[in-house]
Amino acid sequence: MALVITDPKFMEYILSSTKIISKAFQYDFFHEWLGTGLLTSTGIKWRKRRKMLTPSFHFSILENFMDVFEKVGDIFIERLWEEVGKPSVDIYPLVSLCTLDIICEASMGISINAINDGDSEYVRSVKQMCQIPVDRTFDFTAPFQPWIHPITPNYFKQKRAIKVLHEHTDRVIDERIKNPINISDEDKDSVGMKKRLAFLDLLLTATIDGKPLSRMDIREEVDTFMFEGHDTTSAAIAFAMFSLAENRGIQQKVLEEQISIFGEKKNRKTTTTDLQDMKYLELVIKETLRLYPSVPWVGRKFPEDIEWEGTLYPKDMNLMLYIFGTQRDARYFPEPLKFRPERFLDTEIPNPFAYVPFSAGPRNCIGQRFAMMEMKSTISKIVRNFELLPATPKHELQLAPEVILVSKNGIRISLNRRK
Ligand code: HEM
Repeated sequence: MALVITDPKFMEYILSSTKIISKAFQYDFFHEWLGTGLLTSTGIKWRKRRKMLTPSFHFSILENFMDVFEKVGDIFIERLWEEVGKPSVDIYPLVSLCTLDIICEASMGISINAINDGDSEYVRSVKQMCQIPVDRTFDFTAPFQPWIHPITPNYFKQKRAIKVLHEHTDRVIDERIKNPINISDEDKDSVGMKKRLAFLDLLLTATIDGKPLSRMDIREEVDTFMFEGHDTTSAAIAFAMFSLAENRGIQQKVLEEQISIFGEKKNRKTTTTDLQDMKYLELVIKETLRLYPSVPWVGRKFPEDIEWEGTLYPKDMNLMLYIFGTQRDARYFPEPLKFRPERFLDTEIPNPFAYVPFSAGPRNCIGQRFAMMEMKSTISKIVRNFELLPATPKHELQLAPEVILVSKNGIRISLNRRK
């Protein structure tokens, strides 16, 4: 049982609180894979980890990932050429492999080449571990899962997937410990290329209370980035592509902005200044995350009895803050189902907590800047190379607010080569 909350004032009270930081029971289903990394931990452990990880998301560090966005983005564009001219393409699985490649390289510093090898054991295991906890959360047996799970086929599938994932992360960590990267620009590999900095390198040098992190601590955080930093951005990019295909006038404005930035050299390398100049694209991404928030709800638990506006709520009550519902409420967003990026310019949102795609307060998304850079970089490349058109026959999304917002029948569009 959970209390579903859509009132922005109540959301503000909960999200701003430094006491209501424990997650709802649904997050427990991710513990076997993620342990108690930043997303799933609470109390002192979470506070110390958050403090330790915050500098890793500083702009000066994120700049290092521009090369990753560029390299993987180019491979993705090559892959998309194969889809040109088809009347209907489900872009979600393709985008998802692209964002998996990006987060893997950013967090571990290695390439798994998911775009061209989407059926590898590692990629399959990530996909399974993003799905099995969701199946468990939404199964009517959810409260009894600790007892029922061990006798279901999912238990054995999950055990195998987790073994693959943990062994993979451990191998990469061991390799990096043996061959550390000096976090200086001078560090070159054997062929003289600049070595790529990864979040893992920062974790290897980080300390908490003066002590370095254990291998297990590091694995928890790397795996958390792999989970939280992959399906979230892929959903957003795929829904943005769908929205641009369905709203050609808006797509034209995005294209004009891209032309004003890149001119004739439409495939030149993107810089951080270019990303900052993509103001209209940023509005498009904001509007995409309003209508299609990648994380449609977040769960919390009351740490003690709480009284709010005359009602007493008991300790340990599970809360579901329903971002999807609030962001589609006409009281805060007139004509809520209309895709209108300009609303972020001219509408005063009555309560900022009515728009919280990255959550808010102390447990907001630590990766939001990284995500914004990745989304801008990728969508910019797509729009410069392809005209996005509605699928034939017309595609009606079947949205389902699972742990990540999904469309049950895919996200279908059609692609044309842009001259
Ligand atoms: C469009 C992309 C993204 C969206 C919409 C998004 C959204 C969110 C939301 C709503 C939360 C709060 C979850 C909760 O309270 O249960 C969250 C937390 C988190 N996100 Fe993101 N996220 C995105 C991308 C990323 C990326 C790329 C990373 C990593 C590189 C990341 C890492 C995290 C982590 C580690 C947390 C837990 C923070 C904490 O509890 O202190 N996210 N995200």
